[in-house]
Amino acid sequence: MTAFGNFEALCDAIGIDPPNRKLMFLGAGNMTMALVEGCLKSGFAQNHHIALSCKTEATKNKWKTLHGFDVYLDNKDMIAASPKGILIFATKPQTFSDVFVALPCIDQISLVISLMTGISYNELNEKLKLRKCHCPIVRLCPNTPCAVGAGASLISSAKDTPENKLNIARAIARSVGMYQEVPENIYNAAQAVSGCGPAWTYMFIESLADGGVLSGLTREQAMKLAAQTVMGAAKMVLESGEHPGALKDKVCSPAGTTIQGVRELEKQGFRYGVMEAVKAATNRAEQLNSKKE
Ligand SMILES: NC(=O)C1=CN([C@@H]2O[C@H](COP(=O)(O)OP(=O)(O)OC[C@H]3O[C@@H](n4cnc5c(N)ncnc54)[C@H](OP(=O)(O)O)[C@@H]3O)[C@@H](O)[C@H]2O)C=CC1
Ligand SMILES: O=C(O)[C@@H]1CCC=N1
Repeated sequence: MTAFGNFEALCDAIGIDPPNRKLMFLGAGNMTMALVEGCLKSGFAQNHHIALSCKTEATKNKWKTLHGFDVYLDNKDMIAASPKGILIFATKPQTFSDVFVALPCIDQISLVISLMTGISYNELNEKLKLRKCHCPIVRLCPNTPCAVGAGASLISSAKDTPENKLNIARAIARSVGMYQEVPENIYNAAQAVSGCGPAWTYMFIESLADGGVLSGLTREQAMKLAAQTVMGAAKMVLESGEHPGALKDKVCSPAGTTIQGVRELEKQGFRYGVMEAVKAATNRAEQLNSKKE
């Protein structure tokens, strides 16, 4: 449940009738799984609110077995079952052209949400108009920690998006963590930080644990210590209001152990490496809008 209410309440507010109260995920991969798990765990939506489409029988069977959702191998069938529902584009951006070509007329859809990295609002708007879609389009970039209610999502929308429809995207994002609304000109950079960031953070956790194993800890000990340490440090940044540099200084004793590690990380280009990763991901998102490979 969120400050915006649950999915039923939001559908009431915009007049979506019960048979159309569906979050239709066009694409049922990693991000859909994280978002759906988070929405169900938080109580924002229930199983019967979810419909999914995918390409392979294997994915279809996985979802059927896990949750018993309505799963479709043809996007047209999913949309035909709830033509006034919420359509969520959740395939890879590289597949958008193929998806679009086979997309039926979607003139009754209440709201389009796109998770696709790099596909701009204008590109979506132009393409979807060709399918007679004139409803609001919202870009939403969740991240995989949404699965455990600790997501950091981004929302970007046109200025004239009606509040009651935008609230559906806000409520989804809020039900699975926190979100920021950002203008589209910084969306790619922001998605690099929060959308891609979990992957690099997992790499850091793994490396921290590897270091522990190198020095004699068991893998299990090292992994738990590393993950809890990253979570604790993140909580300190969010809750103390202190700059991460000041928090770092409180760990570094004069002539102590930590500062030796800081020196080594700087020698290895740690900060530069992370900054370049954000820049590379941002550039790639920009490329994906025009290039489909
Ligand atoms: N993963 C992440 O952390 C994040 C991802 N995103 C964005 O979310 C989107 C999805 O990413 P992710 O979940 O990782 O991707 P995945 O590759 O895990 O999932 C893609 C899904 O799309 C399905 N699919 C492929 N073609 C079609 C089609 N024509 N019709 C219907 N479904 C189709 C696939 O089906 P099948 O399984 O049967 O092959 C699969 O279920 C991307 O646009 C990405 O940019 C945004 C933020 C974070
Ligand atoms: O790697 C990707 O393109 C997607 C988008 C953000 C995270 N994963």
